[in-house]
Amino acid sequence: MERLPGGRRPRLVSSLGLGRRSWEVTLDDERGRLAWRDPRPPRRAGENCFVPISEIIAVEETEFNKKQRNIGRWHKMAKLHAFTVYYVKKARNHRWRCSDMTFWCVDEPICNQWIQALKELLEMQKSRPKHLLVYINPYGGKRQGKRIYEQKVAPLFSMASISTDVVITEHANHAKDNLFEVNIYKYDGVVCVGGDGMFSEVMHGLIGRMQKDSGIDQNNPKASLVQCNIRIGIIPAGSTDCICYSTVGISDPVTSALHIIVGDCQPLDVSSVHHNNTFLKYSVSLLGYGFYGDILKDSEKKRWMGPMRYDYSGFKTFLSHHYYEGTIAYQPAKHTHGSPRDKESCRTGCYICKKSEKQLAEQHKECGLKHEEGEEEWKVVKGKFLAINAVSMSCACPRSPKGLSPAAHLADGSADLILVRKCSRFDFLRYLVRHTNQDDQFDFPFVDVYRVKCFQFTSKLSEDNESNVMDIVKKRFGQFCRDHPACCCNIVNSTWNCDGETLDSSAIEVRVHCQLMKLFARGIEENCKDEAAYSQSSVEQLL
Ligand SMILES: CCCCCCCCCCCCC/C=C/[C@@H](O)[C@H](CO)NC(=O)CCCCCCCCCCCCCCC
Ligand SMILES: Nc1ncnc2c1ncn2[C@@H]1O[C@H](COP(=O)(O)OP(=O)(O)OP(=O)(O)O)[C@@H](O)[C@H]1O
Ligand SMILES: [Ca+2]
Repeated sequence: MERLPGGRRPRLVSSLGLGRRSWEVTLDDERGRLAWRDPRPPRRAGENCFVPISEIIAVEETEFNKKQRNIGRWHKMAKLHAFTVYYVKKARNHRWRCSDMTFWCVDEPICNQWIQALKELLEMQKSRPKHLLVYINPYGGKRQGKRIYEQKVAPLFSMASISTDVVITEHANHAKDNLFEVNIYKYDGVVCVGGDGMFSEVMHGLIGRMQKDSGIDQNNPKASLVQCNIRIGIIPAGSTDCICYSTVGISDPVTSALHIIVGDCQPLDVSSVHHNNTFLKYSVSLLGYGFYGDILKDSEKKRWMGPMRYDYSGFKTFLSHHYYEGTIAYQPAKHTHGSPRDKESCRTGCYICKKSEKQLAEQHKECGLKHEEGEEEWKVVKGKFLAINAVSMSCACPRSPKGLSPAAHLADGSADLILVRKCSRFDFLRYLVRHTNQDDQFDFPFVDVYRVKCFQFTSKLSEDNESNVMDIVKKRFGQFCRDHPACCCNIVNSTWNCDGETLDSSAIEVRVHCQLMKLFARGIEENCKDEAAYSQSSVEQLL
């Protein structure tokens, strides 16, 4: 048997047919590859093709006639035995597809040996899920969730031998409540089919359940929350699908299903939101006051419009040009070296997120010794704001491919706090346009951005209400202004948009919990043609 570099022996080497030709096929389990090359000399660099074992979806014996390709005289000479390898094919823009190739040979035991060896290797991929709990929101986005799951996702899960328990939700909070009742520990993951709102439900159900089972009081804003190790998979079928887009690089159901099948794992920061020692919500994407809060509040009344409701309410909110007065106090995130003005973005294997992971592990080792949050300095900013956006991730989505904070990290234990001060409509439009292009959206005199680990917000109105007996008059005046869209008066409060849901309080206290949960994703991969991508595109050329 031929030796591989370093004197290692491959697990299997055979001469197998693929397409019309015979190839030297190697199963190299140490390097984790299924590779094949033309055995005829000279062997030029680049002739080797391979698929990483970690990206093989399934292997099955193939009835050769069914998958017959034009293989010339071979099939006339002997009965052929074949097996098909289904694998991830990486296409452009982070899109993944399921592709397949059928290897054949005349020797049945060799064919069986290959099938068995490949199946054994797949069985050894311990991070892959075997049993999943799936929640489908039939009314999210364009109401296609059920169809998307049945037609595009379920067949892939069954090919990968993943069993599922499927719940089609009947009302809002169905999935969340259900997660407090079922035996979640028998599943390797929970999948939500829907948008950011549906993801938020599942996340609240899982995190809430973990805290309940561990006796942690979610109402305590300083509590060290218990990490949730049951991964969540998102099959995008919503209106914004920001969490899916920001963690995978595309909002595409098949791509997400394949990330689930191969057992990817991406830790994610989660911000907890409290008001007066009462837990309100968790957030992983956008906590927005002012512009994004007002859009959400208006758009809720227009749900029947589907995803278009955001453009309608966005345009209306832009014209209303309301600003809000308030105070923000924050603690800078000193533990992380990144800055919101960095040119590099968080990508697969991000070293900044890895560093935070190490710090977190060390903190856990120190038996949860509370770090000196209370002693660190608070910075205070007062002013009139058109928008206050706190994002724990970039918030990239199809409408804004780089997101609201392109250099934000998925798992560094910090959020980017973006303060857009009162400015002219024209300047605000310039700022919004930069959400959609390559220009620096923080390069404006009226925009400030800070990387923070926690912050508090109080609106001027609630500050006044606490100390001023004239609040009734102000509320009336506020009503008056709300009724006149041309007026930019700041007497009324805005609403917080928390991952697409409104919060009841304007005064909030927010804390980022580093890597509190995990997704079936790997972050956005660098765009360069990596080895695997190269090998796969070569497969087609060589066959
Ligand atoms: C001139 C073009 C400007 C285009 C600006 C596009 C900005 C898009 C930014 C999207 C940021 C999404 C952040 C993610 C939030 C999610 O947790 C949440 C739940 O799904 N989604 C929303 O709140 C849904 C938020 C949806 C926001 C849509 C905003 C549309 C704004 C339109 C402004 C029009 C001005 C035109 C003036 C002539
Ligand atoms: N069967 C149901 N009937 C009504 N509402 C539901 C049902 N199932 C889930 N929901 C609620 O619908 C809300 C919105 O769903 P989802 O997030 O899937 O779509 P979306 O709002 O169109 O997309 P996005 O959140 O990406 O903007 C969720 O907050 C969820 O609580
Ligand atoms: Ca973060």
